[in-house]
Amino acid sequence: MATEKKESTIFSHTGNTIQTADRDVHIIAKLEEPLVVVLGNVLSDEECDELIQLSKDRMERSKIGSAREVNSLRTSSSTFLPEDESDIINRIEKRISQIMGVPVEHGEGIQVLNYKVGQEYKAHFDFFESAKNPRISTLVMYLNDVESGGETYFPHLKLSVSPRKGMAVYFEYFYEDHALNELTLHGGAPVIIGDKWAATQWMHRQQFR
Ligand SMILES: O=C(O)CCC(=O)C(=O)O
Ligand SMILES: [Fe+2]
Repeated sequence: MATEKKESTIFSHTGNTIQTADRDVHIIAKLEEPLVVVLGNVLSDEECDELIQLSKDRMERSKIGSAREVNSLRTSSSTFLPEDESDIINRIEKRISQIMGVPVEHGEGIQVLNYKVGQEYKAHFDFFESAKNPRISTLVMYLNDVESGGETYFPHLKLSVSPRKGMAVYFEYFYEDHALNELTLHGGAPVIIGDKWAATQWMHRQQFR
């Protein structure tokens, strides 16, 4: 059901550019409600390469849900990058926090994801209904170009975002109107040719770490 009046959003940037401490991030496209924003220039090529380098020997089959189980819903591999391990992670976490408008400490930390041909993350919600300190928003950053497939898709919104190195998609699900949150159902489509590297930050309402 569409609301009469637009609900307020966490992401409050207007215009075409977000000036973070060390980088101008570009607002490329926006869906207003629920808010979904495609962002450019989030990471440099070197930062993307470095995040892949830091992760590649630590990748494990991805888990899902609050019980963190292996499930056919999610066939990628992934790893959480430990904070404070390197300057680059701290720098990127700070930038992400400015983009998302939420303090660094509310984030779970950067999770790097790798999908090989045929691997996917089927349509899901990023929030858990029962959580005391729920997730409120997500930023998925793309660390490489994928030759074919690997889009982040939102079936209810009939929207898909193709991965492009250094770009990202942002969305939030902290609306009073629950129906808006449920419109953020999304997935990572199977990779058809090549492989896909991405990095996700999930933010929580309150401090998480
Ligand atoms: O890989 C993608 O495009 C989506 C990833 C995702 O939904 C997540 O990490 O929660
Ligand atoms: Fe997700």
